[in-house]
Amino acid sequence: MKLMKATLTNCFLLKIYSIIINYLNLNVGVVLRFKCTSCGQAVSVDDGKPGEAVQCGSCGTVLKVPKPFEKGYIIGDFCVEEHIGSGRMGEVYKAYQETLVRDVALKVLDNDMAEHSEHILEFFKEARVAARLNHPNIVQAYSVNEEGGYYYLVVEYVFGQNLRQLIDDRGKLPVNMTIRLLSQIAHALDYAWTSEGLPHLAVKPENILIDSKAQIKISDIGLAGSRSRFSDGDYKYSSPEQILNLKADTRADIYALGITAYEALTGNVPFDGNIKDVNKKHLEEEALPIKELNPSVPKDLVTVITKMMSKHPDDRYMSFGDLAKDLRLLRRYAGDMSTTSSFSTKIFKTRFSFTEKRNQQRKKSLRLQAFTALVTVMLLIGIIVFNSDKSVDKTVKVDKGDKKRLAEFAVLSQSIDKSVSSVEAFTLFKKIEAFLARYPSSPQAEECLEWREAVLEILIRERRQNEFFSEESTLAEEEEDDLLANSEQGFVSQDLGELALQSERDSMRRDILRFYLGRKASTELLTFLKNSEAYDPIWSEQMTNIIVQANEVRNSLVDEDSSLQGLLIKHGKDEVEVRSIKSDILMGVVDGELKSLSLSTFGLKSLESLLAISSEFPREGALSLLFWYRNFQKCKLNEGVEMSEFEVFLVDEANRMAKFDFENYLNEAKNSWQRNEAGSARAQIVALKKKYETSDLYKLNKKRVDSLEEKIKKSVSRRGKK
Ligand SMILES: Nc1ncnc2c1ncn2[C@@H]1O[C@H](COP(=O)(O)OP(=O)(O)OP(=O)(O)O)[C@@H](O)[C@H]1O
Repeated sequence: MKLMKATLTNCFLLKIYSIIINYLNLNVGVVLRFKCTSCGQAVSVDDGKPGEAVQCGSCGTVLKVPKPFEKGYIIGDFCVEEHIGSGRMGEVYKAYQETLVRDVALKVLDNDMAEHSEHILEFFKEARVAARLNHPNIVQAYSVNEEGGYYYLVVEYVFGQNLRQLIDDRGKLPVNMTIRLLSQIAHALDYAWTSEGLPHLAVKPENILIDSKAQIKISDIGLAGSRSRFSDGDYKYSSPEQILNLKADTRADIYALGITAYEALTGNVPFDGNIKDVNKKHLEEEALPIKELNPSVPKDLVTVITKMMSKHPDDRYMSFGDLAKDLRLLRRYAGDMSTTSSFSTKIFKTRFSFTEKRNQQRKKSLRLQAFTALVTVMLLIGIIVFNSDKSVDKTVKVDKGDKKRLAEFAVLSQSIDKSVSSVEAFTLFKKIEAFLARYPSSPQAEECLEWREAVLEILIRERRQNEFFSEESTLAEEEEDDLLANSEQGFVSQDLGELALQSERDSMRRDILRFYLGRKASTELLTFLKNSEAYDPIWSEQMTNIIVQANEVRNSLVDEDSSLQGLLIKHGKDEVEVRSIKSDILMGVVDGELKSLSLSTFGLKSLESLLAISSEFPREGALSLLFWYRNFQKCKLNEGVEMSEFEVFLVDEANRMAKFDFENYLNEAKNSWQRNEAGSARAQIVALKKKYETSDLYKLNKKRVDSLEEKIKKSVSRRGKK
């Protein structure tokens, strides 16, 4: 009885939902639309039958009415271009959204699924939650709708291939590529879990997409419920707790990603066979050691993957955040990732379990602070006693340098566990750096390195840098809209031009340019500068020289990174384009004067590892540049440049990017509202608030957010009345 009641309620809800959707969508059912193959205009036919001949109202061409989802078929705002694949939930098409001028992937639910109201309800509910996620490594969900009895989900189209295809093509993936992949997925799933409490529950190579810039994107996140209604999931990647029907959380995804990494590195899944055998193996058997199948995998990476694949969730990483931290350490400290590197071994002995140690360390830090304070007090007492009692044995006199060091360390350790804002974190970061530079081999250096890591994490992961975005927005709303309507590239160049002109130091200017040459902005920047009132011929000449040198480097690049090369060529990029993509990346680190440097100078093995660094933090691009900069510093090749000034610039850049991101949300919300998609508009506002509500950026723009929110509310209530 209860079940019947629930089903009836669901049906009723679905009915209401359909009525609303049908109301919003006037074309439902009767009108069939498609694109004229001759003039490109949309053709509408009432009760059109596939194959039937009709005339285009615009150009008069006689056309054949296409079958649903054939090329040219229009649903909602989307025109189908081609079929790209099938999944358990239905068919996937590449389509084009005319109004927003973008490619999309259209996922259409299978008829069988669409017949069950509770499936549909779940599908809508989950799609809405998924649309709230906004992360560079997650395939963005754009909208969900129904038309003519077809239920569909529209998501970002990823031009590239999935990991399954890549593994099938290449057998085993290179270590660096696998780590990059793991890092990006870990960041994405950490974000989904911490911000929405969403596990993926179907992590597998088919759901990991790699775009043409080698950026990794995970798809189908948030659709766990809908998916599990349609089938049992992919058993080769199922965690023991899923097999046992126990409650599964983010750690089940860690397991599945471990299996995926194992497969990427060895070319084989650890447990193969029929579902019954594989389930048994997941529960009882240990996988064949990775090194037996691929001896080139570094030992530390094997440790990480083995931990991910632990049978019991408690033995795995507790979160993707922890996994990401270890991967970062792995990449940063494992040097060239060689299997026997003593460097790697040494570092990992002391630092690898850092994330695990961190929690204990935090607990200890109060004790540590007390201890350090005690040391300082004792030191001071010692000094007083020493000064007042000349009979004290002079051999125990504390060295002057040591005294200073201990005092500085005490000050540092006291500020380290405070809940720091980004401004404080940044100051702290610089203090730690200064300490390390002054006392590189002191006993406290190790601790400082770990603190530096932690502070950097605050800056990067919690994006607290947004809090001190203080630039008053002087542009009127329309002007800002215009700016945003320009390409990001134009926006960046113009901004940068201004920055460069304002900058007083040549080295700063060079740095700005160096990091942006890679964005193909140099020519635009030069034009902008030449047309600018504040045109500075010396600066312009310098820049021209750098561009000339940059081109020389570009032309002399040897294409030795065959893996990246292969990947890009596979995606239809020709040799010339591949060369320019790679040199664009290189130009991010090599400035005109240092053109003979190779990547190994920066401690990076290949362009892939460079890519890994740059793509891991796309939003915090400026901060990832900081890492590159650190590599410069290590090589002592840029002594003429003042770190502090440059760091401030980088953080400013991060803030500027945050503003851009903020505006994007607002814009998306506005677009959705204009398209009458109040739900999606509201979701953008909710996401915006979640990210920025406590920031100065939000306070500065609150009026704009409020006014848009008000408009959205009004349109919802207006619709409700109708
Ligand atoms: N956003 C996208 N951009 C480009 N291709 C995509 C996108 N989403 C899916 N695809 C491709 O479409 C195909 C089917 O994808 P879909 O997600 O429906 O199924 P699947 O991941 O293969 O299996 P499952 O249904 O078990 O998740 C895959 O080959 C996938 O690579």
